[in-house]
Amino acid sequence: MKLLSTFAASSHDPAALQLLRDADIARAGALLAPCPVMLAAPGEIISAPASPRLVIVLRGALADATGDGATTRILPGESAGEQSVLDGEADLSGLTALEESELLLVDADLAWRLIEEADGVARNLLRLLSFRIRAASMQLRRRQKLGEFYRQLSLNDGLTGLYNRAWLNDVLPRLVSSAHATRAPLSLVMLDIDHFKKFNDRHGHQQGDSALRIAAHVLAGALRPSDFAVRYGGEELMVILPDTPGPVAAGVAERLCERMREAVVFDDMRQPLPHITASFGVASLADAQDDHGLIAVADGALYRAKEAGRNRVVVAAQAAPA
Ligand SMILES: Nc1nc2c(ncn2[C@@H]2O[C@H](COP(=O)(O)OP(=O)(O)OP(=O)(O)O)[C@@H](O)[C@H]2O)c(=O)[nH]1
Repeated sequence: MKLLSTFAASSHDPAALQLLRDADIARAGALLAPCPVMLAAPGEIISAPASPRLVIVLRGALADATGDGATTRILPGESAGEQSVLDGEADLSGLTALEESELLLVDADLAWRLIEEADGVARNLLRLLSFRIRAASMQLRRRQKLGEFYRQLSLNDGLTGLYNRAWLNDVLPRLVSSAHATRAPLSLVMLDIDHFKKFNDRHGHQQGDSALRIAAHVLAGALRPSDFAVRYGGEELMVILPDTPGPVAAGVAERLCERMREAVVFDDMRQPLPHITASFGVASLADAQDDHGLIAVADGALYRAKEAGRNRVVVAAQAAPA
């Protein structure tokens, strides 16, 4: 940056500065008179000095990068560095001249004298900081919403909208621990669409996808809000039933099996094979069993349902309590 003159020797009007709006201009002007006015070239980085200072734009524009990719423009009359003056901490903002700019530099001691001696400056500063805090918390809320959106996206299966494996790996161990800790029952139903390869071969992959979506819809529509439906992989789905003992889970699986059989896959009923069926394996958490053990037992029951002819529910024998 190149020194142009002092503020007093420049043609800039103190009344145009945001910090001095409706303030004691005479006193503020006198205090600012010896401050340097610097010329910044386009693209020039306004490096942070060792001691805090205010940077007031008199002409041109600065970009203030907050460090997370967001930038704000600082236009004539506006300033940067207020917070570092107030708390004495290093200024973390990254200021860059967007065009040739004239800047008024006010060191921290003088900024404090302005606050103390020129009526109205403290009020303007408080307004400015309140505006900045509001803008920052709005940005934070927006980012939190976006973060939540992406988090949801990463935990849900794109095709069916059910929870995915990543969700299962995160949540099931916690549900199992909590069930052990509270001695509440926890049941799990594994289900697999029958002859799905044949279905795909006959009707095409897109109809297969649509059948999977319908199967997911059947699950989502038949469960309590406290239950969870998961796409375990491929055409294999899972239902987690907290606070549900084995016999009740068996009833839920029977209901799901029936609804699956009745679900209309094609709106056009002239199409052959308009229905899908699924096989179900039901298991309930046994003492000292972990999430892998519970899944393995449900999977074993599902295998037996397939072996026994499909389109049915098999309930795993409950392990004897330890
Ligand atoms: N359309 C579609 N097909 C899928 C998807 N994921 C897995 N599949 C298909 O599901 C079929 C599963 O076939 P298999 O494991 O042989 O089982 P199956 O034909 O259902 O036979 P059983 O389970 O024994 O009744 C495969 O053809 C996979 O390609 C998917 O996202 N969309």
